[in-house]
Amino acid sequence: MTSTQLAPPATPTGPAPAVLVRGLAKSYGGRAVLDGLDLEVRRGECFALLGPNGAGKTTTIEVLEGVRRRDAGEVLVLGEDPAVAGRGWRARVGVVSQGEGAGQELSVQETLDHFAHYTATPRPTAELLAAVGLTEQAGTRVRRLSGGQRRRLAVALGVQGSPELVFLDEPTTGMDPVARRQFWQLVRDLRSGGTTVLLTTHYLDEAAELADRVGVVAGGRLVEVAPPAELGAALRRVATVRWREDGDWREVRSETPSLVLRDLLAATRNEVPGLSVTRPGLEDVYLALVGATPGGDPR
Ligand SMILES: Nc1ncnc2c1ncn2[C@@H]1O[C@H](COP(=O)(O)OP(=O)(O)OP(=O)(O)O)[C@@H](O)[C@H]1O
Repeated sequence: MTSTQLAPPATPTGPAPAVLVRGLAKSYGGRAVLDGLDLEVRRGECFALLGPNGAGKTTTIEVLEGVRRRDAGEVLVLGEDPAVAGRGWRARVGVVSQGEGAGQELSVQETLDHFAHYTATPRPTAELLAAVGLTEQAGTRVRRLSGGQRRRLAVALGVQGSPELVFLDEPTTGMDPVARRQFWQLVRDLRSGGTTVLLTTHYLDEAAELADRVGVVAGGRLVEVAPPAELGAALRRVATVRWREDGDWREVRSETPSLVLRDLLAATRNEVPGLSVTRPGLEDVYLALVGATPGGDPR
C-alpha cells in the first residue's frame, strides 16, 4: 500500500473536503475491482455513490472506513488516512454497513444502551429511537425485528456518537416505502445538522431525493460526478420526438426538437397522432454511463 501523500486539506475555495481519494486501486485474487478511483466529498454535503452490482462501491466505502486495505492510492478521511487513523478519528466517523448486527437476544433499547458505553458523547437513546422510528419497538428483541427495522437500528447505531461523517451502505434496502421516506427525513436532518453523508444506493430516486451530488462508479473508476439533475448533461441535451405515421411509430433524436416539431407540423397540418417530446431522465443517463442498455420501451 502506498503512503498517504495528499496535501493537507486547506483549499482556497473552502474548508477541507471530508473525503479525498486519488488513484484508489484494489484487486481481489488478481482481479482489479477499483482501478484508479478519484473521489472528493465536501464537508456538509450528501454524496451518493451509484453503480452496478460488483462495481466496487462497498469496497470503496470499506477502504474509507479503514476496515479494508487498499493496494494503492491516497486517501484522506476527515484529514487522516483511515488505514492508520486511531480511536479519536474513529469516533468522528459513523458507519452503517450492509451486514447484520450482533446481539440478537438484546432488545432494541438494550442494544443502543450497550453501545452507548463505547461512545464518548452518545445521543440519548430515546432521541435516537424517535429519530429512526423505533420507539414502539424499544422493548423488542433484535432477532424479532423485520429487515427494515434492523436497518433502522443499524442507522441509529451509526449516528449514536453524533459523527461528523456518516457512511451509509445501501441503507434503505429492505425498507418499505413509508420507512424509506422516514429514513430520507433522517438523512436530511443529519445533513441540515452539518453531518457529511456518503451513501451508496441502487435507488435512483433516493439519490435524486437526498444527494447534493452523485458519483457513478463503473469500470473501477468514478466515471462522472454531478448534482443529480445535471448528471450526463451532454446526454440530456438530446430530446426524442416521437409520433405515429401511417400506423408506425416514427422517432427523431435532436438537440433542437422545436425545429423538428416545426417541420413536422408544417408537413402534417393536423393534429400529430401520439406526439411526444422527451429528454433522458436520471435512469436513462445512469444506464448510459454504466454501459447498460435501457430496458424495453415502456410506451
Ligand atoms: N472479500 C472479497 N474477496 C473477494 N472478492 C470480493 C471481496 N469483496 C468483494 N469482492 C468482489 O469485488 C467486487 C466488488 O464488490 P463490492 O461489494 O465492492 O461491489 P458493490 O459495488 O458494493 O456491489 P453491490 O452493489 O452488489 O453491493 C465484486 O465482484 C465482489 O464479488
